[in-house]
Amino acid sequence: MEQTNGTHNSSRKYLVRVQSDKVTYNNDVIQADYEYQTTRVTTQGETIVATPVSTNYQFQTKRHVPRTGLMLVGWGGNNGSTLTAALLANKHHLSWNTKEGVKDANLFGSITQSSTVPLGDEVYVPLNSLLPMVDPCDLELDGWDISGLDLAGAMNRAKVLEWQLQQQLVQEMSKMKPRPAAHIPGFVASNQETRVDNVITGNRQSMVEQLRKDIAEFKASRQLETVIVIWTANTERFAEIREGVNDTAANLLAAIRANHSEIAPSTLYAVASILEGCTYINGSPQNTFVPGCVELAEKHSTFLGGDDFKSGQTKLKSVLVDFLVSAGIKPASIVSYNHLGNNDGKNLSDPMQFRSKEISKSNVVDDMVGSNHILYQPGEKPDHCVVIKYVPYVGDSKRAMDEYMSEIMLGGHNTIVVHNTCEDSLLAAPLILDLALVAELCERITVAKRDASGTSEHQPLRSVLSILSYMCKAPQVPKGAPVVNALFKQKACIENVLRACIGLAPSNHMLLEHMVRFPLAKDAAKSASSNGCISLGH
Ligand SMILES: NC(=O)c1ccc[n+]([C@@H]2O[C@H](COP(=O)([O-])OP(=O)(O)OC[C@H]3O[C@@H](n4cnc5c(N)ncnc54)[C@H](O)[C@@H]3O)[C@@H](O)[C@H]2O)c1
Ligand SMILES: O=P([O-])([O-])O[C@@H]1[C@@H](O)[C@H](O)[C@@H](O)[C@H](O)[C@@H]1O
Repeated sequence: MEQTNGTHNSSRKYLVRVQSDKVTYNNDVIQADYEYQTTRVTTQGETIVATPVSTNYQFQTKRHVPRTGLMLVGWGGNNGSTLTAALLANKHHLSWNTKEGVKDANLFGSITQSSTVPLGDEVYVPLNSLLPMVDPCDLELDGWDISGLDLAGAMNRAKVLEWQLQQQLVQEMSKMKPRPAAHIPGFVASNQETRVDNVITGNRQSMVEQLRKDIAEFKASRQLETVIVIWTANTERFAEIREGVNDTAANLLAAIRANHSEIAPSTLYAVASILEGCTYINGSPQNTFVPGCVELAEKHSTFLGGDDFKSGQTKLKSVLVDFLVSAGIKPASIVSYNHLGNNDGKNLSDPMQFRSKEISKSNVVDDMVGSNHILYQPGEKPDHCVVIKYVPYVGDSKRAMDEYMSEIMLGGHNTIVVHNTCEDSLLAAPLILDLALVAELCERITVAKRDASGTSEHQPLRSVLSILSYMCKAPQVPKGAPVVNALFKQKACIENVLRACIGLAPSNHMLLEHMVRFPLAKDAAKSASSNGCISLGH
């Protein structure tokens, strides 16, 4: 492993270096020749035929980590202010007293900062040691909010963080002020109107133009090389998909110029980001990415990702249902209730906004249920009920209660009941960070195809970043790609794509070397550590 200069919560950061004739590290890129192995499945009468298919790619990942800006839509919200505080607390290595003793800043809940991956020989390394990634504390932050309250006030309003921590951040965060927002009444709940005191005036076209100026000004003033825009504002109602309005890129731009009433604020931010060459990620469940928006991103070769941060109750559901179904146990009834008292909960107390969330929270089991035709007849699904209630007193401390009732052998039943309480924003903030950092890494990856005729021109990844699915309840995927919600398949996707970028085969957990009577290939290096973890000098 190479040592690099880490700037936060550890004096040193390490990077894995692969020794292989298929991987080269030059000044500009890490280049890896990679054999991608899949299986084509066809049927011949009663026979299912599986044919191994091997495709040769070449990955290149730029080694230079750019000065990166993150612009949050809804910066003054619970998630936005909490993420801002978390990054500053880590940057300044803050500690604070609580009734349970002294707490130190960390980034738990972020897979890029706090998770490890198996490298080989049962040695685990930090996920962010596989490829050069942005150091969170180097991120420049900015954003918009319909509420003009500065970030210190927003942090106080959110009531998420201990007072002793807040006090250490007030001076720096009070200087951070959200930019005037693109707001059109009728998309978020009407109960949000009391917050509105910081908006761009004018029609949809002038809003897009102002948002573009904001992005360009932020980028220039901080000497940034790339900017990523993430929506962590309130959940909007779904927009109707209308032919001639938002079905193509040209129609969408024309509809914005015509100030068409069905174009949502979130789509205005997305269009502005695309036109400024920026990645745009949707952390809420509304259908921001109308077909015209996706087409516009593809035309401009920018990235999109989303929808709806997968932070708590749904994240656990995408593990539990995967466990049950893959164990041959049949979930028959899933009831997910939660209540919370933050502003997000207030916004969701309106039926139109709740409907957006209900959809994203309900579809999360479809892939797992659809994978097992032994348990489920075609089209058969478990009963699935989602309830969200707004209870102001509990604030950001979301209380989730779930009941999973499954059919087991010989008419038996297994009922699993879960009670899950958490500060909602402390689970979502690290996801926002991971979305930004993985998306930024994707901006530096290109792929070429290798065959007998040579190596093709290198191309960026497809515009819709399905690799971000792990962080999302309702993953956006490229046209024709399957939607995967099972959490550990989603995590494996991220790990194995990063492994492919450095020429390593996917983790397969077979441990075949311990099953067969033949030793590994002669050049297998001796295990780097006896206990499975390399000490990274933290
Ligand atoms: N665990 C979580 O917190 C979690 C999980 C999944 C999804 N989400 C989603 O993330 C979003 C934010 O959650 P939160 O708890 O921070 O909510 P919040 O209400 O505290 O913050 C949202 C912010 O967006 C601002 N806003 C509303 N419309 C805007 C616009 N058009 N432009 C700019 N700003 C606007 C509001 O003033 C508010 O400050 C919500 O949509 C929520 O559903 C949150
Ligand atoms: O991620 P998750 O815990 O399943 O879902 C959460 C909901 O339960 C909660 O009511 C809502 O306010 C959050 O935005 C989040 O969507």
